[in-house]
Amino acid sequence: MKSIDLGQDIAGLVLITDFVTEEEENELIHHVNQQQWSGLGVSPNPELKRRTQQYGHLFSYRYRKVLQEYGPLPSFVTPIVDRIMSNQLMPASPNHLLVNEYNEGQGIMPHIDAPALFGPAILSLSLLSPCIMKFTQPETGHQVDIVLPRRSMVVLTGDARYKYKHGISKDLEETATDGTVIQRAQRISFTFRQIIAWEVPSDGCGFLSCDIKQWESRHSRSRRLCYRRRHRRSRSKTRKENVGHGKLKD
Ligand SMILES: O=C(O)CCC(=O)C(=O)O
Ligand SMILES: [Fe+2]
Repeated sequence: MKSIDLGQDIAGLVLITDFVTEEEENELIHHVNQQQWSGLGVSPNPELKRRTQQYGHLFSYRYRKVLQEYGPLPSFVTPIVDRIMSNQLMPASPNHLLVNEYNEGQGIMPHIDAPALFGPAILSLSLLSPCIMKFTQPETGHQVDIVLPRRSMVVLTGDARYKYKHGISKDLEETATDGTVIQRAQRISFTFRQIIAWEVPSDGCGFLSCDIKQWESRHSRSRRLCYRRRHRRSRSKTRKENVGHGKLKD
């Protein structure tokens, strides 16, 4: 395990290589493969364009809120959670684990994990294959590409958590800043978060992934109206219509 402080690139960004062993990686993959996946038309998040699993709590991408508490995180991640806490990577134990699967051609749009719902540290463990996580600062356009090696843990706090969007491209091949070429293959990530609220307060911006500017302007009149309009629109559709005809989300 080696901790690399990437604070020179983005304040609050840390990468820890070899966070898990190959044996642990196999175990983690084995366990999730025994469980039900959601996404690609399957509830509880059918609109997602990739397969996911959630533990601890159920977050709904459609409603942009937490719908259910499942209970504690499963025992197969206990050693990982203990390592997170003994290295003081999170202020409180994670109560949400999101497993994302990315096959070739799948990625995730640039976003900021909802500041109102998730705590100040977002941790993501990369399994099976590496990828580039692209960080972009919407106001300045500053962009940093970080290679997430297989079995590494990336830690987002501070600016990396709140001021930069993070995303993963759908490209089949990526080139790192140093020229290294990465062939994308199946990647399964474990994102550990702390849920701090089940939904955005009624005067909030209502975005799952909003940049900090949108977040800061949440009290503005236009934002409030926009939020109400969005909600009225989504309420007026039945669940069946949304699932059957709704656009699949990244
Ligand atoms: O796959 C990852 O490492 C990141 C996932 C992510 O950013 C998210 O689900 O919010
Ligand atoms: Fe994210």
